[in-house]
Amino acid sequence: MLRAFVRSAPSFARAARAHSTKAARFALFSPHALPIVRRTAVSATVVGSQPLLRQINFYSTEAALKDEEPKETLIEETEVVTGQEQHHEFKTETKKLLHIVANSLYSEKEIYHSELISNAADALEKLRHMQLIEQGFEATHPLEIHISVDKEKCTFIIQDFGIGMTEEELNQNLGTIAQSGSKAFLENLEKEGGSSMSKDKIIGQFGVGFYSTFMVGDKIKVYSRSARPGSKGYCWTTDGLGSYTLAEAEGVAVGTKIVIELREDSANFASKFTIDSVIKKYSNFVGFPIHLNGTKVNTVEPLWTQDKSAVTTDQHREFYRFVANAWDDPQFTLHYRTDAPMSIRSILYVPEHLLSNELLGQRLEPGVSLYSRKVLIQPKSKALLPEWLRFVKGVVDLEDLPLNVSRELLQDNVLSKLRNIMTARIIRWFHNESHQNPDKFNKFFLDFGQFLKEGICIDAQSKKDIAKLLRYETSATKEGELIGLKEYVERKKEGQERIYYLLTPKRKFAEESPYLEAFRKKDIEVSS
Ligand SMILES: Nc1ncnc2c1ncn2[C@@H]1O[C@H](COP(=O)(O)OP(=O)(O)OP(=O)(O)O)[C@@H](O)[C@H]1O
Repeated sequence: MLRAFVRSAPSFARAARAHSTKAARFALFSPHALPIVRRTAVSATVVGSQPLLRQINFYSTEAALKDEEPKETLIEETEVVTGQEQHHEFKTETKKLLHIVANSLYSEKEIYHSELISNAADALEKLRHMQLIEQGFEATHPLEIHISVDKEKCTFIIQDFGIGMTEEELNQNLGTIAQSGSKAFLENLEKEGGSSMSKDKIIGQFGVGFYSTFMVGDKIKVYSRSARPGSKGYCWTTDGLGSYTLAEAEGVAVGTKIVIELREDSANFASKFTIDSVIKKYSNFVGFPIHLNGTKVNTVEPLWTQDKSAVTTDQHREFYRFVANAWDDPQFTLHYRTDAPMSIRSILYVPEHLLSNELLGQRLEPGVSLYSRKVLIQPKSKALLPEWLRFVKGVVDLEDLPLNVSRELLQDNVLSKLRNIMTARIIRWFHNESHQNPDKFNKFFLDFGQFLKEGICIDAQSKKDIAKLLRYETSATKEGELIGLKEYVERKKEGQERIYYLLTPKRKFAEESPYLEAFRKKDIEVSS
C-alpha cells in the first residue's frame, strides 16, 4: 500500500554538501542566487504496478528550482508476505562458515556492499543474456541497481531488476554457503553449448559474498521474483544465527530487493555520504547504472573494456581525471589489451605535469589500480608495477585473476608475471612515443626523467631497456656550443630547431649524473 511520507528536510547547506547537485552548488556559490527557501514535498513513484519509491524534496532556492530540483528517492518496503512461512535450519557447515565470513574473512566491512552490487550486476547481466537466447524473459524495469539508505531507520536497501530467484534458487543459493548460482549459471550455459556469454561478464564465483552482509546487519530480508515467466515472489529472511524463513509474498517486483537492518556499530552505512564514496571506490565500473537515494552515482564507463578505436579523446580526459584525481590532461595514453599470456585489459596515462608531492620531496603513491572483471581488487596497487613507474596512472583489469574468497589476497606468482608484462609494455610504449614524437618526449623527459633514472638504478631486469629512453643533460649546436636540454627544448619552441640537435654524449652524462655508479656498469648500453 502506498503510504504518504512527510519528512522535514535537513539544512540546505548539508544537502548541498551531501548531494553536490548542480542546483545546490549554484545556490551556495552563485552571486545571483536568490534567498534560500524551505520546501518540503510529498510524492511517490509508481514503478510497474507497485509503488516502490518515495521522494523527498529538499531545501532549494528560487533560482535553483528553475534549474534542477534536488530530491531524494528512497526505496519503500511495500511487499506483503502472504504465504505460510517455512522454517529452515542452515546446514552445520553453513553455520560455521557463516561465522567465519561475518567475522574474519574480510579486512574491511565496507566490502559487503561491493559484494551486493556485484550480485546485482550479475543478476542484470544474466537477465540480459537470457533475453537474448530465450523468449519470455521480459524486463519489467530498466536494467539498473538502486540503493537507498535511511539514517532514521538505520537501514540499507539494494534492489536490482535482474534475473531474480525462484523458491528453489533461494533455498539453494542463499540457504547454502559456498553455493554459487552464478558459477552454476555459466556452467549450465557451457554444458548446453551454443552460448556466447563471456565469463568476464559474471563476477560471482565462490558463493560466499552474500554472507558478508552479516558483518553489518542484524536482520536480512530478501524479496525476490524470478524473471522466468509465471514466477511468484518470495520473501527470505534470517538473523544469521542459524536459521532462515521462506514465504510467498505479494507485490514483489521481478529481480531482487535486499533489506538490511544495520547493527548499531555499522550505522555509518546508513549515511549517504559513506555509501557514495564506497560505491565510487569499489563499484564505479560495474556496467549498470547505480542510483543512490535516487541519484545516479557511477558516471564513469569502464573504458578499458571498450574497443580502442571507440574511445574518444574527451572520454579519455574524463577517465584520466577520474582515476588520477587530477585536473590536467594526459600527455600520453596507452589503451592496451591482450589475451595471451594473460587476459589483460588496461588503460594507462602519463599526466601532463608532474604535480605536487614528488616536487615537494614526498614520494608519489602508486597510480594504477588493479581490477578483475570491473571490480576493484587493489586500489593504487603497490605490487602491480615497479616503484619507479609510480607516476603512471590508470587501470589494469585481469580477467583470470585467481582470487581468494575474500577477493583481497592474490597469488604472488600471478602478480609478478603481470608486473613483468606490464613493465615491458610500458617501456615499449615510451619507446614508441620517443620515436613518433621526439619533441614531446624530450619535454616529458625534463619532468619525468628522474623516474627513468631511478628505474635504471633499482630495476635490474629492465635497466637496459630503460636506458634507451634516457635523454641527456646536454645538447650541442652544430657549432659545438653546449646547451642544456631545457634550453634546447625552448629554442626549438621558438622555431630554431634546424640549428640544434640532440647529442648523446655518454661521457658528459656520466660525469654529471648522480647515477654514475650504475651507469658505469658495462651492461648498460646507451643509444640515441
Ligand atoms: N541479487 C541477486 N539476484 C539473483 N541472484 C542472486 C542475487 N544475489 C545472490 N544471488 C544468488 O546467490 C548466489 C550466492 O551469492 P554469493 O554472493 O554468496 O556468491 P557468488 O556471487 O556466487 O560468489 P562470490 O562469493 O564470488 O561473490 C549467487 O551465485 C546467485 O545465484
